[in-house]
Amino acid sequence: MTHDSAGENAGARPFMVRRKGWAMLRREHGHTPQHFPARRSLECGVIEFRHVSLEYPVTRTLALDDLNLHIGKGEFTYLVGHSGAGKSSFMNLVLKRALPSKGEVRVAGESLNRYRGRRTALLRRRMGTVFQENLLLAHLNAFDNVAFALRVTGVPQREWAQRVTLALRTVGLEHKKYALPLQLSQGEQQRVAIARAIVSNPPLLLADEPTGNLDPDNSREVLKVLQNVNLRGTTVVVATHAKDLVETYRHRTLTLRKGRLVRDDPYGGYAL
Ligand SMILES: Nc1ncnc2c1ncn2[C@@H]1O[C@H](COP(=O)(O)OP(=O)(O)OP(=O)(O)O)[C@@H](O)[C@H]1O
Repeated sequence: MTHDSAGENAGARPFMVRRKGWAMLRREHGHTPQHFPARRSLECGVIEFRHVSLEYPVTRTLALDDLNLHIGKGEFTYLVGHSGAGKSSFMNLVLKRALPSKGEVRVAGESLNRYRGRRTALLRRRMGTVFQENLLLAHLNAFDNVAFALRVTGVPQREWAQRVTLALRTVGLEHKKYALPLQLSQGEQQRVAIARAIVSNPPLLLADEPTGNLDPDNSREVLKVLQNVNLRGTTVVVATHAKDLVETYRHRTLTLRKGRLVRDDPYGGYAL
């Protein structure tokens, strides 16, 4: 569940709305499970850290220190903390780009220790990711940038146009589908990157500093888009330094300090 007890989004997400959102998405996307082998297991969208520590081997930096937390299906969660607190390390563990030195990371109820090779690749494909640098392909327009992400997911080509259009509509950029990245503002580019991340309907979206390069107006737009994605049923985790956003659009907020979880505030708030 989400925790919108304050701020602009207060009380805006009753359970039925989210249920309806999923049903609607399934209909519109014509989802068939065989295209997404890892979907069923990820659908509960849960992240669980059990006594997780991460020490980077060469420098012996303890980036995360005995982290215990649980993020439930459909939650919108911020991860905040000073530079070097461990936010990106957290994301890397969930994506299995790094391995814990101690403890266990579980996604959708299953330990990532059990994921190997192809399964790990499938798991990553089922997670949408958005980073500060959106890395759109400069020679492709917005539509093709989003469609490009479908190539690796096994979605039949005949479904691409419908899915891409829906993803661009979700981020409010259907009318800019023929624009090249350079013809879009930074904020619009980031929204295309979000469309790319959600086009295959991920149950879980990880956003690491998604507003890091954006001015306040564009940052708010991007945050609203992420909230809309969450409304449609996707579990969203946003690592951010954007104090004003965290305080305006309130959601559960996890605060890291030197790799330790020092606050877990269900009603949000930015207090480092
Ligand atoms: N690949 C790496 N090798 C060694 N140390 C690393 C590596 N990546 C990160 N660190 C260190 O781990 C700690 C946590 O870094 P991390 O990038 O997770 O922090 P962060 O909260 O995301 O910081 P920022 O807000 O600046 O992005 C820092 O001390 C950092 O220097």
